[in-house]
Amino acid sequence: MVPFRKMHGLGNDFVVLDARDRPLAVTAGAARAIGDRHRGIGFDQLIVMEPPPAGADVFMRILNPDGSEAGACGNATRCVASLVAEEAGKDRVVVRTIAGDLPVERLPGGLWRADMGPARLGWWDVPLAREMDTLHLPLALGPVADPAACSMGNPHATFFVDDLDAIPVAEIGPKLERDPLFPERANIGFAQVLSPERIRLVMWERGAGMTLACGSGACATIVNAARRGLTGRSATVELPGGPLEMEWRADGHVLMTGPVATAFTGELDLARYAA
Ligand SMILES: N[C@@H](CCC[C@H](N)C(=O)O)C(=O)O
Repeated sequence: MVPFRKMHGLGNDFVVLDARDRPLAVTAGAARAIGDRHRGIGFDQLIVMEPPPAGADVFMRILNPDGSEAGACGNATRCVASLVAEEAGKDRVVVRTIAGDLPVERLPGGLWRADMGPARLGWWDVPLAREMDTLHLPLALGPVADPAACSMGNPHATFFVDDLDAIPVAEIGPKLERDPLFPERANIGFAQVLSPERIRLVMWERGAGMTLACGSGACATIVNAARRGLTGRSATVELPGGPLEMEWRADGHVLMTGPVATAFTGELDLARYAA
């Protein structure tokens, strides 16, 4: 049996496995089976903590419930950092992912601030299928059009809308995620700018669907909103699960501040799920 911890950041929920002391065979099939909300445990992302490489406190692997691997997960970055920091009695730790190193620090009030790294703005970074201006993609579907794109270690496109409640996210999200413009698919954000300091955001996540919060989505949203001149470089991004405080620093790095939570712990039979 393998112990697991069920955590969430603003309702973006994770099964966290600890493979630091012993390797765990976590296949795409096992991720799909554990992620089944009816026959498994259910999660938005399966997180595997692996031994820390030199210069980091932990390596974090991220799997979506469809079995695909992701390069970034903002909410899980805070959750994993909080676990490692508590264990080590530290206030600052570095979480390494396949996309890079993410320094995370403890703030008062149970909050954690992650440096999610630089937003990457080239069409090849996202990536997009061909050369184009990432500030205006030639993409429209139903009531949405003209998104901006960037990479936060994973691909994001943000549509700015006048009335978020009028957007059929569950209907158009899966089609946009798989548009041929996105060779690696994309996380799709629908953002309503309420003021230069407040944005409402609903995310359709690649490989996961609609989630209550998406940290990397909030990063992409502040970057794309500021690039469009819709907000300043700092704003509160209000997701269905709650708010994240965002800042796109002058050096291009994106800072994300938010809470972490453990819902419960348990044990799972990984071999059974892998079968
Ligand atoms: N929930 C995450 C993003 C998880 C990965 C994403 N679905 C992808 O495939 O890129 C977050 O908080 O950033």
